[in-house]
Amino acid sequence: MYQMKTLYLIGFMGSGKSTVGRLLGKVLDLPFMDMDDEIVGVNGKSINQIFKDHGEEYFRNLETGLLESIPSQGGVIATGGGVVLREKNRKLMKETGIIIYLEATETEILTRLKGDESRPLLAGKKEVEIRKRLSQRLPLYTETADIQIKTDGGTPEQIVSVLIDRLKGIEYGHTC
Ligand SMILES: Nc1ncnc2c1ncn2[C@@H]1O[C@H](COP(=O)(O)OP(=O)(O)O)[C@@H](O)[C@H]1O
Ligand SMILES: O=C(O)C1=C[C@@H](OP(=O)(O)O)[C@@H](O)[C@H](O)C1
Ligand SMILES: [Mg+2]
Repeated sequence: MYQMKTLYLIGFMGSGKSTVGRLLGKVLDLPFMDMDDEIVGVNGKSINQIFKDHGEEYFRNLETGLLESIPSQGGVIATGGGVVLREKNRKLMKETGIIIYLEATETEILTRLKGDESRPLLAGKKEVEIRKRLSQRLPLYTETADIQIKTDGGTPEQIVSVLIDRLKGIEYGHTC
């Protein structure tokens, strides 16, 4: 049987994982899942409310549980920006799919997320939180990625088109 690998989108909050992932799924005609949306749906609470009621560790456990339950059947997954923090998550993604890192600069992230209060980890002073967490996570994004794509100045459609070209250079289907 010929099976497609799962395509995981990783990157910082605001890098466009949810937007680009949904479009990529549509263009490639593959099933799409946004991990945050799935967690919100299953738990009946917003991400903000989950963090408020139970804390970050609890959310991270939900995230890992969900990642473990995703069948490796070749869909597009938009992860949350913190998924790379756990080694277990990085390993799970590496074993089951192709990891696509959507890069965005600090300035671009700030512009995109200005006025957006849906991300609890940016609830403080946004510039400061973005800078701090981005510098902590950058090495994890780059070391985990199979493909890295710059997104500043590109529309989601342009990014999907570049991405599909890059995927052509990679064997992302396999026989099993
Ligand atoms: N390539 C892009 N150019 C401009 N704005 C974008 C781009 N990709 C996403 N956005 C916008 O940035 C915000 C965050 O996008 P989102 O897909 O939720 O990112 P993530 O899932 O990585 O946090 C949304 O308002 C979205 O419309
Ligand atoms: O970077 C993070 O730690 C988080 C990113 C969010 O997803 P997006 O990257 O889609 O915003 C969401 O999972 C949660 O707020 C935590
Ligand atoms: Mg998202």
